[in-house]
Amino acid sequence: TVAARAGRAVTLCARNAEHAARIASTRENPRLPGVQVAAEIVVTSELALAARADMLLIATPAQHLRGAVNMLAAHLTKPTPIVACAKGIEHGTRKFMTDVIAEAAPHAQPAILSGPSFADDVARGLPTAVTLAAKDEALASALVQALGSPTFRPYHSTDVRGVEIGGAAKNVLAIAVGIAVGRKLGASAQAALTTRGFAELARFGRALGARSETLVGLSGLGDLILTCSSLQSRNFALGLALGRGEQPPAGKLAEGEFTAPVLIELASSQNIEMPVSEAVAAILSGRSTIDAAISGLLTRPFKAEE
Ligand SMILES: NC(=O)C1=CN([C@@H]2O[C@H](COP(=O)(O)OP(=O)(O)OC[C@H]3O[C@@H](n4cnc5c(N)ncnc54)[C@H](OP(=O)(O)O)[C@@H]3O)[C@@H](O)[C@H]2O)C=CC1
Ligand SMILES: O=C(CO)COP(=O)(O)O
Repeated sequence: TVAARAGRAVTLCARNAEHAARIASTRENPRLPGVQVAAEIVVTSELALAARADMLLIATPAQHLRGAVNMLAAHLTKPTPIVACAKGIEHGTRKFMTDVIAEAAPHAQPAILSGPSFADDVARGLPTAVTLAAKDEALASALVQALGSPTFRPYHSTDVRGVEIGGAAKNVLAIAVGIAVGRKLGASAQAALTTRGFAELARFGRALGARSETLVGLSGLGDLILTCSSLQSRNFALGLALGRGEQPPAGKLAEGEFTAPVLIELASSQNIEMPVSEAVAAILSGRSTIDAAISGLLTRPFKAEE
């Protein structure tokens, strides 16, 4: 929808032929109810048709990106830019999204799009700004020109890793903040936890070579603020339900649940302290109760702020 609004000729590809046929006839995707899929958008389930595009945006969950790109790679006939829209880190390999694309489609040009952008807001034409990163600045800039419009303002960057880290880590931290809100710890705790969450996101990012401007930018701090403060966020909503002792919302993808264990594996392999993310992983895996995790965080030794 964003690309069509920017004047591009768009093909929307769904993996399931029946879903594609339904979207083509109703002009509505059941995953985004109430949003009209513009008449000029071609809807298909044929990857070969989609693969002819000059630019590909892949919006599967992070853990399914490799499978989707593997299937797509067989149909690519040129070094097409492939933009990851997923936010996460692959289990097992501990790879970030553009590394997964580079492995699965070695002749493609990987890029990453991330930032504060609830799909529902964006599809309805509400304004936001995001970051689009590729190793090659000219490519990142060309992709921004292709996708940007007055309501969707991408900024280009070459800090691919920084953008990937912000998007992956903020989901885990939003679960933590949701838990705190669900436990009624108060608005001050919400702000304090979001800020200490950012401190560990930035620590992790710097250790992995991300630039500070990226970490405090749209795809880092920007998306963290959005996700840690909005009921619209599925990650925040998951944490909120856990904090309240309720069943988490069914059938909603909360990427932080999948990112938490691999994020802390990566962090501990590099000796990076991420106590909030560790607490989330421990709660989700059943290694800690919520109350023990909160008490563990609040009784850590006092130290200098950094
Ligand atoms: N929703 C949002 O506001 C935002 C989401 N993101 C990120 O985008 C990614 C996707 O999220 P979202 O769209 O919300 O998730 P949804 O669960 O709503 O949709 C996932 C889509 O991926 C498809 N899919 C799942 N597995 C595969 C597979 N193996 N091969 C091909 N297609 C597959 C699903 O197809 P089917 O319908 O057939 O199941 C569905 O169309 C996540 O990483 C998320 O963090 C980023 C910014 C905002
Ligand atoms: O990434 C998002 C907004 O930028 C969407 O957040 P949730 O996946 O938590 O809903």
